[in-house]
Amino acid sequence: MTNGIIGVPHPMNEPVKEYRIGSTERTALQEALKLAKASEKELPMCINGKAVFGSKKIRVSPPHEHAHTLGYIHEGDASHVNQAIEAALAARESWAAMPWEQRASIFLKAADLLAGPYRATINAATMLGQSKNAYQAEIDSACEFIDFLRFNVHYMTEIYAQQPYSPPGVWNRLEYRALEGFVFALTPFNFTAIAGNLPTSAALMGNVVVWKPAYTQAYSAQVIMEVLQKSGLPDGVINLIYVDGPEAGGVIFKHPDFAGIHFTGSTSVFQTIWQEIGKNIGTYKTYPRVVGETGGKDYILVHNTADVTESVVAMIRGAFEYQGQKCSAASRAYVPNSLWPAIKAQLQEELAKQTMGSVEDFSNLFNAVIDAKSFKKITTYIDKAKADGETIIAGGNYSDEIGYYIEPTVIEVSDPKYQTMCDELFGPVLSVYVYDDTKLDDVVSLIDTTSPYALTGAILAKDRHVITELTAKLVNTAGNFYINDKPTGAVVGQQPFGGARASGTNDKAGSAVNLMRWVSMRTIKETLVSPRSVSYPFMEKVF
Ligand SMILES: NC(=O)C1=CN([C@@H]2O[C@H](COP(=O)(O)OP(=O)(O)OC[C@H]3O[C@@H](n4cnc5c(N)ncnc54)[C@H](O)[C@@H]3O)[C@@H](O)[C@H]2O)C=CC1
Ligand SMILES: N[C@@H](CCC(=O)O)C(=O)O
Repeated sequence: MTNGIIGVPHPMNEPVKEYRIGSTERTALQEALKLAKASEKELPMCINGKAVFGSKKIRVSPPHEHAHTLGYIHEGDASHVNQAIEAALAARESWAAMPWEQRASIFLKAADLLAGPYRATINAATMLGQSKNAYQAEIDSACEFIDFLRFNVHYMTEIYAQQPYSPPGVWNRLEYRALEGFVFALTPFNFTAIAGNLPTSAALMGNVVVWKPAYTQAYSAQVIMEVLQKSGLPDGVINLIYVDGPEAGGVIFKHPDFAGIHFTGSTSVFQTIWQEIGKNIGTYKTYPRVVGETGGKDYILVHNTADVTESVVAMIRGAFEYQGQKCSAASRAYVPNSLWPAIKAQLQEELAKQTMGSVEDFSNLFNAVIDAKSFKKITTYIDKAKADGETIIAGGNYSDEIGYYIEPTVIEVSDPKYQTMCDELFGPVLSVYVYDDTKLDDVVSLIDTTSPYALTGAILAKDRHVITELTAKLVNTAGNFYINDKPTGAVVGQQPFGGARASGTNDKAGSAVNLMRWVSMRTIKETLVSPRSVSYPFMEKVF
């Protein structure tokens, strides 16, 4: 029971630490890296709050250093999926009935643990397990995750405050109930924050969750689970499983209590899942919520009024930070003929200055790609581009001897519809098409029609008429559109993130819109003085 209309702390974005030489945060992070590397960790599932060890062990090593063992995932099977669902459903009633401020407090505490005592631990885990440099880990596993937790609590109260009009004699109320069943959170490797947000956003709204992270994110997923438990999350509310995807799906999508999926990953898997849900639609007690953020073929359009240096920085940071493994990463650029010689020279010069290597050497901007499958896919495209006679103007080399290293690669393509301009590669490859300055309209239509995706896009220009025109003409090409900036690095509370077309359902992570998908409203009308007569005034008889 809550005797009070309670407010919540006003959310502010978690400040990004700089990790300069000699700073306390740098020392703490270096110590956390050393500590993490000093022992091998067991990475069990967590069902009903207990560690559960499956029958198979899978070795986890840093993508940039195969020789080192970080730990072992304990993989389960369909029986563990069933256990997780049962645990979730058993926890449902008391969790959904818990006063919202008690639920909120758990996630606010998690945010504070991440901001303080767990910051170095989760950043180190993300650096080692997912091959992120210190800055990329800081903006993800610390700041973005903390922001998701704090802002979602705030958005939850905004939703709860939306109440209907009540005329005299009636009191109308809206109750934002949790969904009737469990939510499945299927999370990606590339952002620890997303792995944390997909289960917690649904749980915050009173839902119980079965969470299956990508195995390539298991090392930091363990820290997320530990933080949530330390924050007082009741057993069974979020159940972490490591089970093969289709095997887990085989149980989950046939379960009558399946109430929704919160997904980030590839377009093809999302479409398969949606079809599976469609096939089983008669099975479920309630229509499941389907929320997914999927692929992208994000673009940068440089206009001939743009600044050369600003364009080069946007291209390098936008395409190559975290090795291009952000669904927001630029992977195709359109550069005007007149600026290309200057931009090309500066791109080559800047990239030559940057180094690639282990995350433990803080001077490296670039690290390794996530796994062997990804390495193979990206390098096959690079080899094909070379064989097809496309011009590699930077990078193009790779080696998987020590880790999955691929140089940031810029391909100048002759055909704007060349394969690497169309397909999502999810790696450090930027394809550039040089266009005739006088053919801007053709480029706009190319951007619009080259890929089925519409996630992020950026334009660089100084002319306000051009900016106005491009903003209007490119309206359906991106859910996150940037002017004079790179297309990555959306900040919770500032640039709600998500795309349309084949890029997802655009339910903007870290927004009230997203949280609305995890509630089922109940309207309550209470009549204060109930009528006592069946007849209406119009029936009055004239004598
Ligand atoms: N939008 C984004 O942020 C991301 C996009 N991707 C894209 O996905 C590609 C592959 O990366 P993955 O991590 O393997 O993503 P994926 O989309 O192939 O797999 C995502 C998850 O779905 C599971 N899964 C697959 N089939 C399933 C089914 N039938 N039922 C239930 N679960 C199922 C997998 O086990 C995995 O945990 C990348 O190359 C990239 O294109 C990957 C990560 C993030
Ligand atoms: N929010 C991230 C991208 C998220 C993703 O890759 O899924 C960004 O804007 O960079």
